[in-house]
Amino acid sequence: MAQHIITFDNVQKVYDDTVVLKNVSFEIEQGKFYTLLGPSGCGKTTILRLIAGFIEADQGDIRLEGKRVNDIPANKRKVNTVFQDYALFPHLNVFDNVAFGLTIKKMPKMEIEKKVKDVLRMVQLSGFEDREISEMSGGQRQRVAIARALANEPEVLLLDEPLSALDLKLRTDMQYELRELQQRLGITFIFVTHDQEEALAMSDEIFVLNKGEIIQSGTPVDIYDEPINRFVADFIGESNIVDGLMVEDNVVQFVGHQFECVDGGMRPNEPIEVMIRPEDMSLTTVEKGKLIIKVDSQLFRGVHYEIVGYDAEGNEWVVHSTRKAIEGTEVGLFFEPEDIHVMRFNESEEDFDARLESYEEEV
Ligand SMILES: Nc1ncnc2c1ncn2[C@@H]1O[C@H](COP(=O)(O)OP(=O)(O)OP(=O)(O)O)[C@@H](O)[C@H]1O
Repeated sequence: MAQHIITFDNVQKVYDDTVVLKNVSFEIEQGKFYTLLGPSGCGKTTILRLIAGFIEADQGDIRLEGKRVNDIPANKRKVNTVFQDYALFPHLNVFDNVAFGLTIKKMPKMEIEKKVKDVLRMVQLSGFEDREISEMSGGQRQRVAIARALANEPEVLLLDEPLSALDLKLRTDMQYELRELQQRLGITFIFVTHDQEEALAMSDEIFVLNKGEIIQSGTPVDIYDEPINRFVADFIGESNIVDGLMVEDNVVQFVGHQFECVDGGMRPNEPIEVMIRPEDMSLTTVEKGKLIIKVDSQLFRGVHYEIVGYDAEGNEWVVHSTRKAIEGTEVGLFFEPEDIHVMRFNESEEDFDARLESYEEEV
């Protein structure tokens, strides 16, 4: 079995009587791009700080390459952090910023020069050695910060919202660059963001957090297609969510109608929530529609129209369509059985995975 580079086993962190991480457990494999995603204050930075060794866990075990490191100081861990503000020294040039840690470690001068040259090449900043930090753009500063971290040859690079200060265009460019860099170097990246699009675009694995707990973990596609509850569905992408009943396996009822679906493994007539993504529905005539809505408003979004309407029960539906609709008229909505996602109330990730596995074996 491949060894995990980082393991958290029931880790808890308390600040001033408030539990900010509740028994968090996860495993990180070497060489992958992980993202901690969640709203402000959910505990993302706290997890990074615990991995880096800047703070101590109140309970639980933290392991790096199988070895318990709870009591190992930050400078003895093969982990480096790139902070949101990059924490560069404004009075030093690019070379001295990147060389900083190596100088402190008293590495011989020739070796430092070679190392700095190597890491600047990796982040495509060769020739910028003598530039002052104040003369660098936001994206370039970020690359200097990454180069400085890489100079220490970390096995894990922790990145705490490193793109949040950049404008949208540069941010998108840097997303590609960071992903490409991670794949080229094969180092484990743990990236913190509250931006779901960024997480979906960059990660091999995403951990979705809320209130100090990991709510769901998986690949971007898994999490987008099979959110385990309303929180994840709402946080990752846009979604329409209505109450319903799981009549029996493959039959769900909502808005007064029964529909074929692909879910199962629940109690007959169990109350559930139903989620359908706006882009999975298309507009059709009232006669052909599986649901009927009255169009309330529409916005042109460039690639599609965003149409908002209400069904007979007053539920709001958002639909992305390349066709226009007419406000005030009734239209039909069409969707396939696999576009209906059924979510149980209060289902844990473990129970969700176990149910999916046993149900898929049955069918
Ligand atoms: N040193 C501290 N003392 C007291 N409370 C703290 C301290 N550091 C963090 N917290 C609290 O712990 C919780 C988690 O904080 P954390 O910084 O991990 O959140 P986050 O998910 O990274 O948020 P953001 O996206 O806003 O950076 C928050 O409620 C925060 O107020």
